[in-house]
Amino acid sequence: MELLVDSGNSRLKWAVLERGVIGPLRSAPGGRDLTPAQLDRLWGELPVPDRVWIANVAGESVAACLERWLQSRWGRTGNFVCSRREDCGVRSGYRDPQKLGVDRWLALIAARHHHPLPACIVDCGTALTLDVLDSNGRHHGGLICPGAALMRRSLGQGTAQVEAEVHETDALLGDHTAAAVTLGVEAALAGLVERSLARLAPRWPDLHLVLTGGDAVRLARNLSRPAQLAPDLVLRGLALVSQQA
Ligand SMILES: Nc1ncnc2c1ncn2[C@@H]1O[C@H](COP(=O)(O)OP(=O)(O)O)[C@@H](O)[C@H]1O
Ligand SMILES: CC(C)(COP(=O)(O)O)[C@@H](O)C(=O)NCCC(=O)O
Ligand SMILES: [K+]
Repeated sequence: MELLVDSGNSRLKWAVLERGVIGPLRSAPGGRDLTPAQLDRLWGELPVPDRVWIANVAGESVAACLERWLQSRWGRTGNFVCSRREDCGVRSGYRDPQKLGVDRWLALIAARHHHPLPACIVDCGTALTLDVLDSNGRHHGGLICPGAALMRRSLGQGTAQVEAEVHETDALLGDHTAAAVTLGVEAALAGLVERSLARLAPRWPDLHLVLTGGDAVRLARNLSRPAQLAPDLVLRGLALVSQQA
């Protein structure tokens, strides 16, 4: 059995990989506050995996926490995957391929194998990222902006009177602060995706839209075009990299 781990800036996601089959996606708060005690609670009951594959974008201290926990509890060394210039049929569009977030890189690899191309892959997590992968597996770069929770938090921090609470509503306009902020953030993210697709359309008229990340379902509801939801896209990319190793 192998353990696949997607360590994002807000949440830890994982799944078991057994004989090429990925188990259910699990997730828990984690991100940059991850502690060994938390890992004990989340993973303490798992059978010891043969190998652990990790996509970490949450920084060095989280990597060190994972490394120490895996070594002390399971006697395992984590395989921390890095973004590369070319792998599993995907070629990076970054001028410095190692600088592309490894979660984005693995999502591209998974899209190459599991989704129709060309594709526009949107990961709606702490940050929202949008990447384009053409029908030959060539990545053409992407966009990054704050995700929903981060936008709300930054409004809360940068103003005296705007709280960061979510208030979901079907209304066109908000009649109180929380609704106004929720609608504003949803409009910003949906608008970014729709404007990007409109600008990309002359070059790629038939881009398949693939959504992943904790806020993907909410984003899909706000878009005026169909999208495929792929909650475990990053873990699927990790599985492909592990199978090739
Ligand atoms: N059960 C949940 N608890 C908290 N946040 C959630 C949950 N489900 C979805 N979310 C949303 O998902 C976002 C995190 O998405 P995720 O893709 O896990 O981010 P990251 O990979 O950056 O850690 C949160 O900011 C929140 O808005
Ligand atoms: C853009 C990201 C912060 C997204 O991380 P997430 O929201 O999934 O936690 C991450 O992919 C990252 O740190 N990337 C490095 C910079 C880049 O991709 O250009
Ligand atoms: K992510």
